[in-house]
Amino acid sequence: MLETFDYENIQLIPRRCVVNSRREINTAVKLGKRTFKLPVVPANMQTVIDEPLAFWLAKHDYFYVMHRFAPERRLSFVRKIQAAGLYASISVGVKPDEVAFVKSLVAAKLTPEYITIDIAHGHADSVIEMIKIIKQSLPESFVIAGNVGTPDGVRDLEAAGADATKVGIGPGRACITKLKTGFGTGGWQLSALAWCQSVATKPIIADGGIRTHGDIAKSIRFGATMVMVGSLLAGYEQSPGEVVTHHDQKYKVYFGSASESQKQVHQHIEGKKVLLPLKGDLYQELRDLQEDLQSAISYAGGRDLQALKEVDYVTVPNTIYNGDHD
Ligand SMILES: NC(=O)C1=CN([C@@H]2O[C@H](COP(=O)(O)OP(=O)(O)OC[C@H]3O[C@@H](n4cnc5c(N)ncnc54)[C@H](OP(=O)(O)O)[C@@H]3O)[C@@H](O)[C@H]2O)C=CC1
Ligand SMILES: Nc1nc2c(ncn2[C@@H]2O[C@H](COP(=O)(O)O)[C@@H](O)[C@H]2O)c(=O)[nH]1
Repeated sequence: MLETFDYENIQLIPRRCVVNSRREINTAVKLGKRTFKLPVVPANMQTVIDEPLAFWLAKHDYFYVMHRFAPERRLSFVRKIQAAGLYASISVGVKPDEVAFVKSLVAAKLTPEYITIDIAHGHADSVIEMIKIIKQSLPESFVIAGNVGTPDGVRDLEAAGADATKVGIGPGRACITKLKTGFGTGGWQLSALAWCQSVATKPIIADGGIRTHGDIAKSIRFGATMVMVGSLLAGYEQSPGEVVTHHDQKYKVYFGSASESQKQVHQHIEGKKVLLPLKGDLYQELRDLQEDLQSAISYAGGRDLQALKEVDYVTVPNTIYNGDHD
């Protein structure tokens, strides 16, 4: 039996500090040909990222993945962002229209620097086929494929040509896959990440279940190169999504990509809508994330992300909150 644990069951063990200030610590990460400021990427969901935010993130050296839920805008998005001297990072699905879209990029002589193939059950023949199509048509694009939750999934997608795999089936805040199907990595996402990492030969993006800044450091300890974050980076002033007022409190809507709010039809619903109390400035939150990660690296006794990969840890039987939830 696999040993299972999740973010709240793990604490990392400090080591002797080697810096005089956390400002000396570098949180940069390389993915493909580019280096980004943080190993954190906002989820490719309609209530997390939109075009203005994608431009801002690219301009400020963060990684982003634009969502695929306005399919008709993708080609012009790639053209516009590359014309601005920035990199293009888009999402695709696997249906026949999506193959046609890849061909239209080729016809328009546009090569996005990053393409994420993003479907619910990514360990699938359809994804393997799509990886091969993209690799043949746009060999210079860095292909991220997912989502998977097993070593077999990672192996198969890497073997098909994926440059990185995305791990996480059902740990998301707006996810109901675990409730509706009984399947997934919800509740043991961190150990699923470690399990997948044990066979990976290319970067892994941990996706879903991040609830605190410390979860980023833990993801890196257990094998993530990059961490995809939805709800924690939603609900900000700059976040897309409707603002609603309820009992004098303002909220922003966060919904799953397989929710009825997204699909506009009641078919294979595996996501829900959540109201998040309106938060402050997203750019400040990204700076806070960076500071907390610098602190984490200092506790790991290092100067960069590598130090986190080597720290010891303990498993805390119940949760790290120890009954303290306020
Ligand atoms: N990370 C996660 O845990 C999950 C994420 N999501 C997100 O929701 C969005 C929509 O996902 P998805 O519905 O896959 O996208 P699509 O609606 O684009 O479906 C992609 C294709 O995969 C097929 N498909 C979907 N699920 C399965 C399955 N379980 N078994 C076999 N075929 C399947 C669909 O056919 P058909 O619909 O006819 O079966 C369709 O042909 C994505 O952004 C995804 O990331 C959704 C659920 C879980
Ligand atoms: N099962 C579902 N998972 C979904 C859906 N929409 C998005 N997602 C996944 O969640 C993460 C974000 O998780 P969070 O815990 O950081 O909020 C996202 O990147 C997707 O992988 C959905 O409708 N159903």
